[in-house]
Amino acid sequence: MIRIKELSYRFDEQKELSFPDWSLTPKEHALILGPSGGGKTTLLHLMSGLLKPTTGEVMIGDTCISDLSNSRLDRFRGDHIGFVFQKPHLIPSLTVKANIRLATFLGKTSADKVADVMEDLGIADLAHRAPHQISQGQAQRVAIARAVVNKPVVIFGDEPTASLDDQSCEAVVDLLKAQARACGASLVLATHDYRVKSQIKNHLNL
Ligand SMILES: Nc1ncnc2c1ncn2[C@@H]1O[C@H](COP(=O)(O)OP(=O)(O)OP(=O)(O)O)[C@@H](O)[C@H]1O
Repeated sequence: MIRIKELSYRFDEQKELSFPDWSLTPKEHALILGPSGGGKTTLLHLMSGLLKPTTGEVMIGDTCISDLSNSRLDRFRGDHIGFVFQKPHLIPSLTVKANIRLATFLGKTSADKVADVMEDLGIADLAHRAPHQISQGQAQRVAIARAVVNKPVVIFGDEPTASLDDQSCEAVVDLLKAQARACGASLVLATHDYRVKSQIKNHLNL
């Protein structure tokens, strides 16, 4: 379960964003929609603990993450939250497998789960390649593997399909949905990609 209440974030004296109260039940999937600059990324960063709210609270299950100290928040994020960014942000000097294994050091998952996740995502044969030796769509699969390897309770995606062609776009959303189902996780994607709207019906409009 995710619940946000009276949430706002102030960047500076000129810029403050407020968000509507909203909640999502466990295992539910939703899109955050809105115009460019509407606050989609900021909201995802607040809900995933990457930003601390100026006012209000974010509940993930029974935990109010807005109240956690930085070190407890880091641990909570490692164990409970997966995040897929618009660009995969893989570490160029590490292999595909090592990039995914790195995420297991932040959570409770054993590093031997990496091979299973790679198998599930159809990237097992890329294990020993460097990030520059794989395609954009394959790199986004690696980023999804990294986000789900610790079996999070919520998976967030910020424009995860923006740089993909139609076929890869549909495949990536299907993969995210399947991985969310496999983890028993909620899935929240911020997007202005009209192609995704037909794949997830529950929308929060900013
Ligand atoms: N560091 C910052 N300082 C001041 N204003 C900021 C900062 N970062 C973002 N903003 C402003 O906050 C608003 C929301 O930005 P945000 O990136 O959350 O929007 P978005 O809906 O994700 O946009 P897009 O779809 O273009 O990615 C925008 O008006 C942006 O200019």
